[in-house]
Parts: sequence; C-alpha cells; structure tokens
Amino acid sequence: MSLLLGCIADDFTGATDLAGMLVRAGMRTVQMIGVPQGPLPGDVDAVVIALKSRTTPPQDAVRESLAALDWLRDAGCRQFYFKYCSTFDSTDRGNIGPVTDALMDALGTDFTIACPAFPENKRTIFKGYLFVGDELLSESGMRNHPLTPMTDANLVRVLQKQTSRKVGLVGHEVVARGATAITAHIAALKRDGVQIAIVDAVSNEDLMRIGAALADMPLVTAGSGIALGLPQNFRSAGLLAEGAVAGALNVPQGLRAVISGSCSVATNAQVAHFIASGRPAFAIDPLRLAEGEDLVGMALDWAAPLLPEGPPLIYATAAPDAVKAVQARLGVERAGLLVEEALAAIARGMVARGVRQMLVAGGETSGAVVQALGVSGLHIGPQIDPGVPWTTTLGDTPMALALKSGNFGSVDFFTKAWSVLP
Ligand SMILES: Nc1ncnc2c1ncn2[C@@H]1O[C@H](COP(=O)(O)OP(=O)(O)O)[C@@H](O)[C@H]1O
Ligand SMILES: O=C(O)[C@@H](O)C(=O)COP(=O)(O)O
Repeated sequence: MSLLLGCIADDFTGATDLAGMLVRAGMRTVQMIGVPQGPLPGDVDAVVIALKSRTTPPQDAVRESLAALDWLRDAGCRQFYFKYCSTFDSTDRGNIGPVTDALMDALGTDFTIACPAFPENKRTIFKGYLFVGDELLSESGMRNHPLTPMTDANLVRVLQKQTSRKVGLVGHEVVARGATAITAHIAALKRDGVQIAIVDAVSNEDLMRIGAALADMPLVTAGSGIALGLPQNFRSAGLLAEGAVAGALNVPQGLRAVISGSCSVATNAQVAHFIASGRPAFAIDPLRLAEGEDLVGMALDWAAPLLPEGPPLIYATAAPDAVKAVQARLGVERAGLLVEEALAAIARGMVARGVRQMLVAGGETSGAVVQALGVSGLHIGPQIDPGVPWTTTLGDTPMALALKSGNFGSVDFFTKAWSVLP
C-alpha cells in the first residue's frame, strides 16, 4: 500500500512522540530527520519528517516546512499533519501560525484545525483554554520555558496573534456530540469566515470523535494526541489493514548514557531523582562554557571509567532562576546554543567511546544531538511513557535512542527507561 499520512514535526522529540502514537494506533511509521535524501526503509503507512523549526526565524520555519510538504506530496501522501507541541510552544511571531498559513496556501485548502490536546499527558483544552494538569498553561512551568515562555492559555488569542486568517473555536459541547456535530460546526464556522479552529478535547474519546470528523481534511495541525483518531479513517476507507502492528525493534547492544538539556519541571525532577538514587551525574555550567572552559573534554574524561557500570548523566538542566541568571549574562539564544553544542559534542564523544543506547531529554537538545550524530531516520519501538518511545537509528551501525520531550515521563524515567528496551 502507498503512503497515507505525511507529517511535518517542528522538533525531534515531538516527531518521535507523533510517530509513537501512529505506531500505537496501527500505522507502520518511520521518522526521518529532515527532508529525506533517499528512499524510505521498507513498507510504511506514515512518515514523520522531523524539523528543528520551533524556534527558528519564521521565514526559515516556513521554507523548511514547505520543502518537507513538497517531498510528502511527491511521495503520494493523502493527508498532511503539522505537529507542534502539546503546550503550543511558540513565540508571538510564530512559528505555528506562519507555518500553518504557508501549508494551507500550498495545499490550496481554506480550513484546518489546531488542537494540541494530549489528555494522557494531562494537556486538555476547554473553551479554548489549554490546561497542563490542573493548571492553566500560563500558570504552569511553561511560563518559564527558556525559549518559548507561554504566558497566555487562551489558544484562540495566542494563534490569532500569529496569523491573518480568522481563528475560531469548536467547543467541547460540540465535540461531545460526535463527528457529525463537529463537521456541521466547522461548516458554520467557515460561513463566518473562520479558517482555523482551535478544538476542545479533554479525553481520548474526544480525540477519536474529532479524528472521525477529519477524514476529508487535507491538512491537520495538532499535537500528537489527534493522531490517535486518524488511522480509523484510513481503515474505514479500506486503505489500512485491520490490526496492523509496528515491526519489532532490533536493539543494538552497547554502553548507555543519559544527556539532558531540558529545563522543564518534569526534567528537573527526573535529574534530581537520578542523582538522589546515587547515580553519577556531571553538570554543565553555561557560564563556564562561555568562558571557554573545555567542559566537553572534562565530561567525557569523567564519564569514560563510569560507562561500564551503567548510564552516567550529563546535564545542563537547571531551575528557572538559574536559567534566567545565565540568560541575563549571555542572552537567551547564545545560552541555548552554547549548551546545545556542548551536549551534542558530548553525545558524539560518548558514541566514540562505545555508547549505543542513549536517552536524551529536551526537544532542542535532541535536535542538536541527533544532527551531531548524523542520524538520517528512526525506527519506532515500544513506548516508555506516553509520548516517548524507544527508537533505533537507520543505517549500517544503528544505535538505540529515546528522545524525551522536556515535560514528559515519570520521575524515575532515567532509570526505568532501560527496562523497556526489548
Ligand atoms: N542551564 C541552562 N541555562 C540556560 N539555558 C539552558 C540551560 N540548560 C539548557 N538550556 C537550554 O534550554 C533549552 C531547552 O530546550 P529543550 O531542549 O527543547 O527542552 P524542552 O524539551 O524542555 O523544551 C535548550 O536550548 C538548552 O540548550
Ligand atoms: O507535544 C509535545 O508535548 C511533545 O511532543 C513536544 O513537542 C515537546 O517538545 P519539548 O518539550 O521541546 O521536548
């Protein structure tokens, strides 16, 4: 069968999150790093092209997303999916609005939805307001994100700042009534000139109802949650085999390491838990990096004798006050880049020292690491926690990678993840 769903993800952890969801829902899925340069490996139903476009200048994000769309169209995909973060990570300039606009223009479509809901990870949307657990987005840890602080939970307002298209809402009272009601409401919104609608969702049942209403929508924009409800449409159309499951991962053996550049609440707790359980950890101080200290060399020398004993952790993860102090000295962008480059160089050094199973925390961090390792694509394996599957790299010398979104995973994620490896 030919490719059904073509996805463009704005960061690498988000891409594995989406690919993992599609695999769970019965679509054979491969994740490619950037626009594929060659043929896809084996038979697949869906492809996720991972970009690092969440925080780049909007014109760069648009250019790269359009290049990805061109490739997916040439590959024959029937529906397209723009994946962003379940916490709608963006700045006032973008990139969710500009990329959505460009994809709609390119596809010649006059309507799409925007729905970052991911109830299993406690991201729910009600009356257009995004909640993270019991808190509004703007009151959650996301208000302190180093690159995309989210200070408004009203998604209609947030998205309207990023697009000249009219943004509307499909409220939960409509979603609860099912696909026919959702379709009718979308038709009414279109008559009012709305071109993009935020859609409320508080449960997986809502995601399935919304999914069923999207069968004929050329472009869907969403977090990974909405992906749960799309395979049923392909199945009903006889395009996807019933009960299809993803192939098993063939996991390469080797040493293990954890690299963490996320400063999210969840990752801070995971780092603290790892250290408190007596495991070895090396902190990267961005100010020392800025002074030119060779922390990369020091970290690798420190880690080398520890590797045979189990995974050491190298981390730049820090609490909001510490991050703000660093950013005040170095600037947001320079601080982020310095840390990403250092962690990427450490990841390369780890692989040179025999590491073949690596856990990376943080979306931008994962992007930097995966690019530094020259990875072209990923096979998707079993889920560790919702939104985080194990993967193996494509190519002749594969390694196992788990790319953890900053805010995902239980507090013991850095230790328990290994037990899920097949
Ligand atoms: N101690 C620190 N001070 C300043 N910036 C940091 C620090 N540690 C990490 N960073 C940067 O913060 C950003 C975290 O983003 P990311 O890796 O996407 O994590 P998340 O998945 O939580 O969003 C990266 O650019 C990283 O380099
Ligand atoms: O949708 C999500 O929350 C994740 O898939 C995601 O994109 C998270 O990004 P980072 O927090 O930057 O890892």
